[in-house]
Amino acid sequence: MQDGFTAAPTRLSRLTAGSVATLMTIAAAAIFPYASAQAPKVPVLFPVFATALAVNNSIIAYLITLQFYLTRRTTVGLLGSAFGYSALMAAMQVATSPGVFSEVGYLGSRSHVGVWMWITRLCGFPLLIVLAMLLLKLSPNHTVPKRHLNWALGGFVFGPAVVTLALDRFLFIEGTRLPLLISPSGSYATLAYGGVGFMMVMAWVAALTSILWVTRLRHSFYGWLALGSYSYILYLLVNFAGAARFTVGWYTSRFFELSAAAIILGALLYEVLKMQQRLRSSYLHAYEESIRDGLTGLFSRRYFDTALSREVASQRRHGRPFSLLMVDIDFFKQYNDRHGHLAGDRCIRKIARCLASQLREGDVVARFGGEEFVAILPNTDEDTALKIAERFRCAVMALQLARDRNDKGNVTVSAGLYTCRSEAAMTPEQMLAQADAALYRAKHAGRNRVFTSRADMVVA
Ligand SMILES: Nc1nc2c(ncn2[C@@H]2O[C@H](COP(=O)(O)OP(=O)(O)OP(=O)(O)O)[C@@H](O)[C@H]2O)c(=O)[nH]1
Repeated sequence: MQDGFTAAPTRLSRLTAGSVATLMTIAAAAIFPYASAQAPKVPVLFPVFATALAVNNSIIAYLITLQFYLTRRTTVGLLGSAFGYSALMAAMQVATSPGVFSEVGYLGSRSHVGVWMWITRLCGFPLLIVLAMLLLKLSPNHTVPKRHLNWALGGFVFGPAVVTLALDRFLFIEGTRLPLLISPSGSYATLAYGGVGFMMVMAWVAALTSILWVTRLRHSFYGWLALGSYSYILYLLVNFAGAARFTVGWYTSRFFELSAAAIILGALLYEVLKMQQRLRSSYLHAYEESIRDGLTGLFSRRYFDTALSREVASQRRHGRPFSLLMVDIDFFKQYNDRHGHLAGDRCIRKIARCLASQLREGDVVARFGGEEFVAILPNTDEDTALKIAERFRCAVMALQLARDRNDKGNVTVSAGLYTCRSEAAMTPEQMLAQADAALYRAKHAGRNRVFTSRADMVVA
């Protein structure tokens, strides 16, 4: 079965992704001339954006890691790590944002430590995607062996946590010695034109290129991942065009980053929904197959056994009678010998259809095996069951299925009936044996007749 990462994109998803990419490009181009215009200063948006991103990316990481657990595909595990890393770094950014835990940031770090965390997040994230794509290119079907699954899962979940902690620890200790990339006034000039900004954009260009090159967008999830990477590029460009914090560019760029995360999360949730639908329909298909007889489409013997036990239990509770009808085609061996096995199959199908058509909707009609059928007639006393069985016997004769090539006699059926009344204390097997014994007597009495389990009642 296809998982969310191997399903081909639909026309609708291609169209949607194309339209979103076009709209985002138009929006970014429209904002560019006004990007550096100053907007009202709302510092609280720092931690708000970072929190939204951390939550969103955590959910994405969780969903992708679940996929890894199901498929054991290493690329998927690595992608889960990429999103996990981004989520954790964003969470650390929230913690270090001035005004959240302390005036100057978490553990007394300066605000430019937060900037370096932002940079390491935005460079590490796409590089992990590139790594996943390279792995996909080199070994498309690489999976983790089952016995190592838990270890690999631990690695993909805790690996990003260890890297994040190590990086943050390094930044807290050494961060103040790193160059100041955003000036205390909030200007992005050093960052945008000093090479680091270019490197950040290039990291996302590399991620986007690797996705396009390796997957050629043949799988729907990778299409959305490519779109997400594209919005990261727009995010950085609009951000740098803003030239400083709290400009129009700065604010709108945040929405591009959140859009990237929302697009990927939306795509994943959609894939989960599609997978659920596929699972449901294959479950229903498998269930139908398991309860139906392949040749006739009637219920299978196994389903019949369960239905009979249920009917017996219901009869004991409510005291309403039900009848069991057992049917066998007469001289079917002759029919097979004269017409061939395939014609025999067709004959079995016709009689099965005839039997089903003579019964009511709530009746359970099953193929008992070979040329034998069985039916449960709920809420049916012996007289009614006899009438139904007789009607069916006549209907089979009316089909006029010639038993041999010389037209000497038509196919007929014999039937045995057992009616379970309130005083009966038999097991389902004993009830079946009663119906079978009645059928046996019908055969012995010359066939083409209906016998009940009470020897005195015969219809022919
Ligand atoms: N074509 C076809 N034949 C089947 C199928 N299942 C069982 N049979 C045949 O049904 C025939 C049953 O033969 P018997 O058990 O001797 O019974 P009969 O010839 O119907 O004779 P009576 O039941 O005594 O009237 C055998 O030849 C089986 O091979 C099936 O699925 N398709």
